[in-house]
This record gives sequence, structure tokens and C-alpha cells, in this order.
Amino acid sequence: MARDGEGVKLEQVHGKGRVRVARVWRGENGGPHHFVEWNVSISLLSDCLPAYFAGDNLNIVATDTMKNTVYAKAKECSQLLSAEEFGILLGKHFSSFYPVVSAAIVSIVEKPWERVLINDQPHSHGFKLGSEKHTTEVTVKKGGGLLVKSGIEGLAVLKTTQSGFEGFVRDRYTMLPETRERMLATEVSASWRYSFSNVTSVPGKPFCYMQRYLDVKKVLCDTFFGPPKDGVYSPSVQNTLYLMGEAVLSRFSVIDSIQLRMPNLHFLPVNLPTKDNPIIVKFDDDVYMPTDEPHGTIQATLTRPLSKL
Ligand SMILES: O=c1[nH]c(=O)c2[nH]c(=O)[nH]c2[nH]1
Repeated sequence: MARDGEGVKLEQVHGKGRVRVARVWRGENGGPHHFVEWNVSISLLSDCLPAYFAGDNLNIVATDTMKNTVYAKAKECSQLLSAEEFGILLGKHFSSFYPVVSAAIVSIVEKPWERVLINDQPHSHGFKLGSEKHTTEVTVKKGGGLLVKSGIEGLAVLKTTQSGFEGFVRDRYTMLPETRERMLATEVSASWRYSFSNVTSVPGKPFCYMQRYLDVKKVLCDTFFGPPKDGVYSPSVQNTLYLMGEAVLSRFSVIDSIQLRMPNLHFLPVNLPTKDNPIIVKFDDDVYMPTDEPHGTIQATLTRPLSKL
């Protein structure tokens, strides 16, 4: 929402960030419990410019109300649902319930609680924290326009060989040796966009966002690592990132585009020469110094041709 007035252009959005909610669904007749913990952020686009220009709050949906709505809607959801479905439900509510709201953006980060296995048996009500996180960002416009993104944060992956980096620009500042043998480590963040563009075109069951999230994660990992025995050679993070994104687009027709962020987390070869003694440690692809920073930042978005942008 923007207004030009007295030489000032105002663009604004307001919302509530980091609303933490956990929900348990207790199985009938002693069946297993299902559990999620979500961190929900809401932004509303609404015509509340008088609040900024004149201190008139008449059209403001209080952010406290947004927070309460998260708990109220979680309570109403009597069946297990995915973060995406909860985001759509909240987005539909905010954009249709309030005449002043033209669009709602709901972002959710799911805490990676996983059902625990005891003696290989899934526990009925016990969970432990995993690593990478499932995320979603849903935009719902008044009238039903929809954008659903899902994502992964913090998928840490590493391979000890089958990676190199050669043929790059060399100048007087370049010290990095060319190599066909190095470690490759990254923490993948991915965000992909589904092709549904209206709340009426969202597929119902059996389409399952949770399963799709697991499928995309598998395709990303399979492409990064390659076959179990021999792996696959990576000539750069850039090429591996591209192949990962391309594999997702070619495997899932409901996904229009994917953004991947893959920091290059360096493992530096350790050589310890001394002035007087023979070399204490000579690097032989064995001892490394892991570093978090500085790190390479490699990021790209792949979009399917002919996507309805
Ligand atoms: O895969 C890589 N891509 C780069 O752009 C780069 N730059 C660098 O120093 N090492 C690497 N590795």
C-alpha cells in the first residue's frame, strides 16, 4: 500500500513476527500422537495509511489480534495438517475476514521434531529434534490469488571427495591452487514455488505438501551425492547447485521455480612446516581445518520456461 503525499511516498506493511505455536493431535483409541511446532510470522497489506499520516488507527488490525488468531485457528484444526495448509488457512482468513486487508503473507518455520524410534519401533508420543527445517511462505490476496512457497533451511551436507575447482580466472591476487580433489561442504537453503495461483486451484488430498517436501529433499540430496559407491564429480558448487535445481524442476511438474543458496564451507588443507624441524604435518588429503567464515556465497534461482509468472 503506497501513497504519495506532501513529497513523501509511504510503503507499509504490518504484522506479527515469531508467533510460536505447538499443536498435538491425539490419536483415537490410543493411536499415535502427531505433533508440530511452528514459528509463524504474518504480514498484512492493508489500507491503514491514516494511521501513519494522521494517527488514526480505525483500520488497523492489531498485531496482538493476529497472534491470537494463530492460536485460535490452531485450536480449530482438528486434523493434522502441513505448515503450508495452515499458512493457506491463515492467509485466507486474514485476506477475507477484514475488508481493509488486500493480501496476507504468512511465513512458517517448522521445528524439526521427529518421531523417536525405540528398538526400531516408532514411539507413540516421543519426539527428538532433527536438523534441517521445513519452511513455507504463503501469500493470499483478497479474491483468492495465491502463491505458495515451500523450503528447506539448514540442510548440511558434505562429501570427502569427488569435488574439484579448476579453470577459474587467475590474476595477481589469485593464490587458490586448481584441484580435482577437495572436500565439498555446504548448508543448503532452498525455496520452491508451486504453480497453484488461486485458492480454488489448490489440490486437495492426496496431494501432500509434507510428502512433497520429503521428495524434494531426497532429489536434492541424491543429486548432490550421486550414487552410493562412486558418487558424482562436482566441478564447482555452481554446477552442483544447477543440477540439483534442474533435477527438482524436471521431477516435479507442480514446481515452477526453485531458489537455492549453497555457501561453500571451506575445509582448508593443513600443512605445518617449521623453520628448523622437518615438516610436522604434510597435507595428503587427510587433515583439514574446517572454517565457517569467510565462506563462498553461491545462490541461484531456476525457473521453468513458460512459467506463468
Ligand atoms: O565451487 C567453487 N566455486 C567458486 O566460485 C569458488 N571460489 C573459490 O575460491 N572456490 C570456489 N569453489
